[in-house]
Amino acid sequence: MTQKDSIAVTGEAITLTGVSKTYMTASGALPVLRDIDLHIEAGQFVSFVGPSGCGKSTLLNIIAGLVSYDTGTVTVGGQPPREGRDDIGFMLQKSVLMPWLNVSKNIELPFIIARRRGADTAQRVTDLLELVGLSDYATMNSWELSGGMQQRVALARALALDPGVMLMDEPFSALDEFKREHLNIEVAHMSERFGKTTILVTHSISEAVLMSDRIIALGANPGRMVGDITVDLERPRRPEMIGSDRFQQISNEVRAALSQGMEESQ
Ligand SMILES: Nc1ncnc2c1ncn2[C@@H]1O[C@H](COP(=O)(O)OP(=O)(O)OP(=O)(O)O)[C@@H](O)[C@H]1O
Repeated sequence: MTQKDSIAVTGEAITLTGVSKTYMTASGALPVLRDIDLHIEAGQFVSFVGPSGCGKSTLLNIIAGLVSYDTGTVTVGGQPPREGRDDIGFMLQKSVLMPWLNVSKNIELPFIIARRRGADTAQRVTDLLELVGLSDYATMNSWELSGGMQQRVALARALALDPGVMLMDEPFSALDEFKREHLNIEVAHMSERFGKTTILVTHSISEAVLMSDRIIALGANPGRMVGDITVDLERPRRPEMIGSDRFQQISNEVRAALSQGMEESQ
């Protein structure tokens, strides 16, 4: 039995059928996504990889309910996505913390916005601080923290309302390699422990392999799926796995799918 089987799955399934998107720009129509069919099971960890501009962020934003789409259907936990859903946590490359609030108040903010602040909120904030290793920094100003610590606060804030779905758009790409790998492993372990459905947008094939159950390779012009690769490495994931033969084989499968997609785009 894998570790994932032994925990309650709290995630929500995500389904996209025939999703296409064209942006209207000053220089005309820009088709960005074409016919995306994708089903992600509850609790699965999926990464989107692909060349710059292939539509990874657009696809993630559509699932978050932040960007509209032209054709097709999208459901998250059986319902169409919309901005502000409590069951979808979102994390970006820049943490966008409120500088006038200290660490704990930043983590408390989602409860206030969602009008869900209650008797147990203070305890929940304490637990979240512990989860992301910031118990000793609760009263510090957010602008006094290092980049890695700010992203930890952002992670705690995204988890605050206990969403079934976590959407992460290159969350640690501004950090140095060591901090990035460390946080990647922590996020992978959280996903294993809490069973949240997680989508990660990344430029890094090794980051995708290290964290995911499945990697969706996208090609550009317009963005479309060019590969769907299963990552069958055991869990919990460990940094040493990067050196294994299986890790390299899976990375090469992803590379091959991306190269094929680039050839087809030309
Ligand atoms: N709001 C918008 N209006 C018009 N065009 C947009 C908008 N957002 C994105 N685009 C364009 O759509 C295309 C896809 O952008 P998107 O950010 O989804 O790609 P990406 O794969 O995430 O790129 P990157 O890896 O560089 O972050 C790009 O050509 C981009 O310029």
